[in-house]
Amino acid sequence: MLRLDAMRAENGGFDLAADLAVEPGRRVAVIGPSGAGKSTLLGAIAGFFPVTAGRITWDGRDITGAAPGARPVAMLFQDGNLFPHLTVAQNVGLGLRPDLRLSAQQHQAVEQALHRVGLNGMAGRKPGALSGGQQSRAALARVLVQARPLLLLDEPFAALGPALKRDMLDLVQALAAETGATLLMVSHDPDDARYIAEQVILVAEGRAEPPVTTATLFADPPEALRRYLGAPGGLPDA
Ligand SMILES: Nc1ncnc2c1ncn2[C@@H]1O[C@H](COP(=O)(O)OP(=O)(O)OP(=O)(O)O)[C@@H](O)[C@H]1O
Repeated sequence: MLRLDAMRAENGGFDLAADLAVEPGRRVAVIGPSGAGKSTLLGAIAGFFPVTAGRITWDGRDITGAAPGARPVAMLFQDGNLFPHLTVAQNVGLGLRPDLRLSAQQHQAVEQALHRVGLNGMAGRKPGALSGGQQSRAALARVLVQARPLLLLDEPFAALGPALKRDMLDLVQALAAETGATLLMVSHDPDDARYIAEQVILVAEGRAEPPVTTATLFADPPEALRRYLGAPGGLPDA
C-alpha cells in the first residue's frame, strides 16, 4: 500500500499537501486543474521533488528520503523520454541498466517486454522510425521491464488520437492486471478516468485529496471538480 502521511512536497516554491493512501493493485486517475500539482504529486512519490513534511511509505517501508532508483516506482512521461540515437531495444534496456551492459536474461526480458507491447521485429529501429503509437509502446515496454509494483503515468498518451489512446489504455490496464501493479495516472480527460480508473485522486489548489470511487465522484462532483470540468449545470454521464 502507498501512504502519504501528512506529506508536503515542494516544486520550485510551489507547495503540495497530501494525506492519503492507495490500496495495492488499484488503478487511480489523478485529475484536476492545470497547475494544481498533479505532476508534483507523482514527482514527489518518484523522488524527484523534496518532501518538506510528513512521509511517504510503501508497504510500511519509509521511502521519503530514498533515491529515485531505490523506490518501488516506474514512471512514464508524456513524451516517453526515448533517446533518438538508441535503438528501441536499447531504450527499453535502459530501464534495467543505465550502462546497457545487460545479461542474457535481461536481453530476454527486453525481448519479452517488446513482444508484450506488440513491437516484435522493431527492436533494432530508432525511435524516429516508429509511429507515435509505437513510440508510446516502446516507452511502456521500458516501464514494464523494470517490474516495479507502482506505476506512475504522467499524461502518457495525451499526444495520441482517441482510438490509439484507447488501445494504449487497454494495454496499460491489461499489464497492470497481469503484474498486480498499482497505477496512478495523470490525465486531463475525464473519459480516461472513467475508462481505466476505479478511483480518482482530485488535485486542486495545492492539495491532493484521498482517492474516491470514480463513479461516485462524477455523480456528485465537488466544487473544484465542477469548475475544472466546466459544466456547472450538467455533467456528462458517469
Ligand atoms: N520549476 C518550477 N519553478 C517554479 N514553479 C513551478 C515549477 N514547476 C512547477 N511549478 C509550479 O508548481 C505548480 C504545480 O505544477 P504541476 O506541474 O505539478 O501542476 P499540474 O497539475 O501537473 O499542471 P498541468 O496539468 O498543467 O501539467 C504550478 O502552479 C507551477 O506553476
